[in-house]
Amino acid sequence: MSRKKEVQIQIEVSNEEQWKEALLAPGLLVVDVYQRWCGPCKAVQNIFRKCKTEYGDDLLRFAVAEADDILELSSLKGKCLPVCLFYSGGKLLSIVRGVNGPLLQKTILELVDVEKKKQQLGSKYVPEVQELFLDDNHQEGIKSPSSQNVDIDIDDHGTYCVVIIKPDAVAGGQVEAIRKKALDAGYSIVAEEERVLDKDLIHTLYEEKAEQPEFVKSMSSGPVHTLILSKRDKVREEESPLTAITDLELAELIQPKKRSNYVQEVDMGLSDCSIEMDSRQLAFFFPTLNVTSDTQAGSISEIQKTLALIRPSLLRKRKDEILKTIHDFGFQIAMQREITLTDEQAKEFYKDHDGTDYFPGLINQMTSGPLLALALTREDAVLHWRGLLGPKVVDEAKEKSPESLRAQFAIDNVAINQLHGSSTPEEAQRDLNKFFPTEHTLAVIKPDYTQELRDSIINRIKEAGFSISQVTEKKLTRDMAEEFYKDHVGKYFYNHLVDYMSRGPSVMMILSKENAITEWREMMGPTDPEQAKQGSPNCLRAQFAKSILENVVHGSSNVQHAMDNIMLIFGDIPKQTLLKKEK
Ligand SMILES: Nc1ncnc2c1ncn2[C@@H]1O[C@H](COP(=O)(O)OP(=O)(O)OP(=O)(O)O)[C@@H](O)[C@H]1O
Repeated sequence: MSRKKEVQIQIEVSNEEQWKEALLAPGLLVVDVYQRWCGPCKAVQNIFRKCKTEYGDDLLRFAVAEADDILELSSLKGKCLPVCLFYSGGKLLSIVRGVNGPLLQKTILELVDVEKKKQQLGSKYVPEVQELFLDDNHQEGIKSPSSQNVDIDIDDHGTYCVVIIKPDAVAGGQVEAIRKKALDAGYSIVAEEERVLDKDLIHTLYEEKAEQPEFVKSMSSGPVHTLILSKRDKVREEESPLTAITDLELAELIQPKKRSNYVQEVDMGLSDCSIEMDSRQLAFFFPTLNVTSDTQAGSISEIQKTLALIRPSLLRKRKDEILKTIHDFGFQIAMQREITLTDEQAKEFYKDHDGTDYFPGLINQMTSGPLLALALTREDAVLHWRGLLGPKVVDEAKEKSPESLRAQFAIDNVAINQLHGSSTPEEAQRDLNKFFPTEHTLAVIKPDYTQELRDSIINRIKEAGFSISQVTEKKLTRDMAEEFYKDHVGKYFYNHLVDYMSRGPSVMMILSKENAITEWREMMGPTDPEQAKQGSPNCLRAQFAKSILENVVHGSSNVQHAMDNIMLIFGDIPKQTLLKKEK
């Protein structure tokens, strides 16, 4: 059976030589910059193909380039994907982030027009197109037309403005007019997208207004269209036409009388950003746009934890890729656990979806093998992760948000999306408790400790967020010490170990926290203090242990070990007692 072969529309650029060659060829060059983990964007290719057919000629060329391969593109690594760059005569003229068909087509059309005029009028034609550059933070700057060598630094002087066009205005066909007004006013559109907000998200994004049913109803009645606009203060200093425009004036331009009915403008002044909502909205609508912490006033961004689930099919097929992607987007994995859910557990987790047509398929997916539960942390983790996931329905994700993770990591012939994320911080807490329930471990401060050392270790334990559910000071008998370290019977240090552990009182504690066993072992550090000093100088053994034998602290190695030794020291204590904290 022969498959129809599609004509290759983009040239592949994979080294500096090819890059220079592509830049210097005549006409407009549109480059789709991608990263290895996701590959070139298929949706963008389709748009390019359409443009080539409609207005393409020799003046329109397309290329794909991997951000890692070309120095000039390296600032795009791990950032907004896909990104399309538009070059003519080696100069960067425009940037479009995300798959935005209408904007890509419009930009191509406008710039092909410029190329045609250049060809017809030769040197008589002076195009009104500004040259841009990419700085280290993946922001474009405008090269001053009068002095091509002066770079304007957006980090020091730039301003973002997030414009959210509400559903009724989107439905009323206002988007194009608003975009045009913003562009005419001298703003550049850094990113834009359209998506439907569900009620949970409206609550998280607009806490204070979420109590108004009318507001929630209007915001969820259709897609909202969001734009991030940027401009530069230096341009203002140079008294260019942008001088007089403030964000408020922009809002007036956009919708002079009734603007609050249509748009909500949010000032993202990088130097004096003070509205918490800004970072939350930005995190959700543009999760891949990296407004770095020094540009996005650090104090407003809250470090949060959220639950991510990688469903079994994806985990089996592309575990490394999805973990790398999560890391590339700036998340830390605070805890992780592979678990195979029973039918009952999966149904309990998704009980709110019981009765829907997709429920049986969802439960089937969730129980088809081990899944990976992750506790992800970063600023505004809940909204960032949800923003990256994209639409819940895979077909919709592929069609409307092909760069979203649910589209990128969809599994062939599986209708259920492969990634879960909590919707709100409260739900994240509940979800995390389910997958990472409180664990108990036995911690021991071994004999010969001073009062000062004891207090300092207990302070460190509390600072790390453990609850000390039980504590006692006790001298182990020889028999108990032998039982405690029975796994080491026969080893050359066994007798010394038993002598050491039974020669004076130890502090015995039950520590409780999610992931307590692993986290306490991390705090203790490697068994041998010399090794600890090399690899983890802040751990307790690096700082306080005398030798590999007299290494200050003990911690259970696993759940069974913890249960056995808790029983040995504290007897059969009821579970509720474990949750009592030491005052
Ligand atoms: N090579 C060694 N020489 C001397 N003592 C050792 C040696 N290896 C282990 N020990 C002692 O035996 C204890 C138990 O060893 P194990 O291998 O279980 O290390 P651990 O799990 O890091 O420590 P612990 O069980 O005390 O938390 C160590 O804490 C240390 O006191």
